[in-house]
Amino acid sequence: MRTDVYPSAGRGATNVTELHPPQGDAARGGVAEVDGGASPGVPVRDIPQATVTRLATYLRVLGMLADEGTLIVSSEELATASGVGSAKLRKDLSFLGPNGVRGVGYDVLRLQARIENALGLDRGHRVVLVGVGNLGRALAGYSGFDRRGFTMAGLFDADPARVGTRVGNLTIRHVDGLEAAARELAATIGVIATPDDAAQGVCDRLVRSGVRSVLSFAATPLEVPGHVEVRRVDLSVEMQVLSFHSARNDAPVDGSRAGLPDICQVASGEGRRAATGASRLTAQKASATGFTASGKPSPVASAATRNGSVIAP
Ligand SMILES: NC(=O)c1ccc[n+]([C@@H]2O[C@H](COP(=O)([O-])OP(=O)(O)OC[C@H]3O[C@@H](n4cnc5c(N)ncnc54)[C@H](O)[C@@H]3O)[C@@H](O)[C@H]2O)c1
Repeated sequence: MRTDVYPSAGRGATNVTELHPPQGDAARGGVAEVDGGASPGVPVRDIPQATVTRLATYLRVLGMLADEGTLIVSSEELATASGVGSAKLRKDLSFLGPNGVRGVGYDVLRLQARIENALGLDRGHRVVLVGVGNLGRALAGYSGFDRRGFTMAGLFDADPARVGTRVGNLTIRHVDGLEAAARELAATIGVIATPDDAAQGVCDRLVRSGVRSVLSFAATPLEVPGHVEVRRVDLSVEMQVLSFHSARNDAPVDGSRAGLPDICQVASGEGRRAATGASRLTAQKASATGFTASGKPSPVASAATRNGSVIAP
């Protein structure tokens, strides 16, 4: 842990956000004000981080429903498709102020707008990406970010052979110009896709440029000052989680599920399989118990699919 760079930050070296509680503003929810949609003037409320994560999941499901042309969704349907219980969903959505109509459901587009507003997505984000190798190139070329309000604004690399080449409509710039360029591009998010040993240096540059949100794919923990949020994506950890759940699902079910740690907690649901039609209903039934008729953990209700993350034991 480096104590020299950000001595007043008062935070540890680890920012593995999928596994550990995040620090800084995001730890308190990071959503300052909710006033969009149907209920202007909803008082400022702190939203717990776990709720923020689930709001992102609801948003994703709502996007799918909107694409299908669904206008109204019940809390049960939305909860099931998101892989959470409907009571939790209602509690989460209550942070946004009054929502939905009892016995009718939620207006899909309106709820989408409310969540986007709460997550600050309606303002849009400009992203700079550093390290345009295998992963960085794939990220830079992904069109899905744009649809969700994230504009890839600048690409940076240290390799002279890459600098000056194009990915999509962006030309890769040298990382030495990152501070000035990120400021000029009004970047709000920095993505690090460099090798581990370069990640902290790149992160420092991003911080100096005024970027307050960093997403890192490098495995190393990053030191940042208190006003900067870091989320680290570690795909091998996600695979370890899958491995855990695969072992869990393979284990004999004897009622007590002896020998299996009962440590799973919901952090961010996926549950996409349940988003439409009959599978939604099947999933809904399964989610009531957490187990399917055959006694296996429900693919929707099990923590494995509700999660996307496990809070470590
Ligand atoms: N490729 C994957 O599937 C994958 C999966 C998970 C995590 N990761 C992680 O993502 C990171 C990138 O992986 P990769 O496979 O794309 O590596 P890569 O070697 O293909 O690309 C890394 C890029 O970073 C650039 N770079 C190195 N030092 C730099 C610096 N100081 N400033 C700016 N750019 C710099 C390199 O020139 C290169 O273009 C690694 O930390 C890796 O562990 C990769």
